[in-house]
Amino acid sequence: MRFLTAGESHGPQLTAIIEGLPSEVAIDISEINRELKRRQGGHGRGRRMIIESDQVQILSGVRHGKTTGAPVTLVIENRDWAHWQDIMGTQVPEDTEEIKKQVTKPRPGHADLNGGIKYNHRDMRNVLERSSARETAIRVAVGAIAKQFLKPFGIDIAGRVTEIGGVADGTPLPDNIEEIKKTTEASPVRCLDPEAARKMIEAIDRAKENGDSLGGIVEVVATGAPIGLGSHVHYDRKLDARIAGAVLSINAFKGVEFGIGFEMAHRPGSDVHDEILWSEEAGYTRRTNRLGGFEGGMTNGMPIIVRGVMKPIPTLYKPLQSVDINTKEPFSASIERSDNCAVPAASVVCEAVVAWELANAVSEKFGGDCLTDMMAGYAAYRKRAEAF
Ligand SMILES: Cc1cc2nc3c(=O)[nH]c(=O)nc-3n(C[C@H](O)[C@H](O)[C@H](O)COP(=O)(O)O)c2cc1C
Ligand SMILES: C=C(O[C@@H]1CC(C(=O)O)=C[C@@H](OP(=O)(O)O)[C@H]1O)C(=O)O
Repeated sequence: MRFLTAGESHGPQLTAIIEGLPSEVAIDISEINRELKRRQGGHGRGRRMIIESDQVQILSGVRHGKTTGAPVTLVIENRDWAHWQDIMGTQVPEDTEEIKKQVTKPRPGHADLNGGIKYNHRDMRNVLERSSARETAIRVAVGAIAKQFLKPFGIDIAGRVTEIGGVADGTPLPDNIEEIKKTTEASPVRCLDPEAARKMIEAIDRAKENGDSLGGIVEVVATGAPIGLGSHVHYDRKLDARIAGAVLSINAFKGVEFGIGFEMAHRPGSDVHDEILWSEEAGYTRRTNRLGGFEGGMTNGMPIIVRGVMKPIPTLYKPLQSVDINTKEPFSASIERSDNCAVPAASVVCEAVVAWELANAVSEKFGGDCLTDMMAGYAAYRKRAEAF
């Protein structure tokens, strides 16, 4: 399966085309919209989120609530487009004043300068518009479809925030994924511990007062994946590597780890590897899950646990120094609006990208024309794996 996204932050809409989804997958639009709403929320979001109220339209590939096997087209309109039509139009504007409003001051921490030089855009709006994390809205819609595809295979995904600006929530992951979903939904920062949430909110507010921004860590858990998704046979089929790449593709994500992650550097092997057990009822299982569900690029039947670190939002009310590319003069301009922490929102994006990679791996393992054939292949595989 594959998908493409298109659309600018202040253009008319975001679009995705998903190709390769099997037929017969039940699609509930309200579920996609619920995910979109989750991504818009969280303490620390800026004024743009007051303007937008993301709703998906499905323009192809779904009929009477089920996929047909044809490409699925998803659209989310940008409400802010109404304010940007002149600046973002596809034709040369009649009002020449609009042409003069170019972005010539690259923002540190953004794609502006690198993209400007690479694509020869002296108006770096051409870079800014596409590099914006607005694009993650349509990826969450794609992820919501992936989650619905994974449902009949018993694969479920939840995310949480474990750290914001140095305030950590060390609550151990509950075994029950529904509990993670319920508790994080009730938290404005999507973490499990209310006391940690209070401190995170305080930290976000304090940073905002200081014109600053905060990053943090999100954790995604996926349960129900059978042993053997992904493969050891070739580097680009390793599923943990694909998931790591997907997490790093989220705007502002700079690091990724599985299971106990970087903590592995401090421990001996006997305190890292997950011993193999077997019982009549459970088949093969593990005593621990320190590797986060992967060995040899394949799932090992334990919950997948992946964490990503998000850098602090780069656009600051307390501006950083940069240079105007026309005058070469230094400047430090103040900004009009920005999120000052988007870690809670990013946890929803992280769930979505993990969901997509898992859906893709399931489709590769069990074939992909219609769900009926896939479920038959899946059942036969489970039976064989149980008897192994
Ligand atoms: C959900 C989400 C919201 C974001 N909101 C903002 C924002 O309001 N202002 C900003 O400067 N960066 C924001 N970012 C981060 C930038 O998009 C990102 O840092 C930038 O595109 C540069 O890419 P890089 O950090 O991946 O190198 C956001 C990221 C995410 C995931
Ligand atoms: C629009 C979204 O996030 C945007 C991501 C973003 C950036 O630079 O990445 C900058 C801000 O946009 P604006 O400059 O229009 O205020 C955020 O609001 C969204 O998450 O839907």
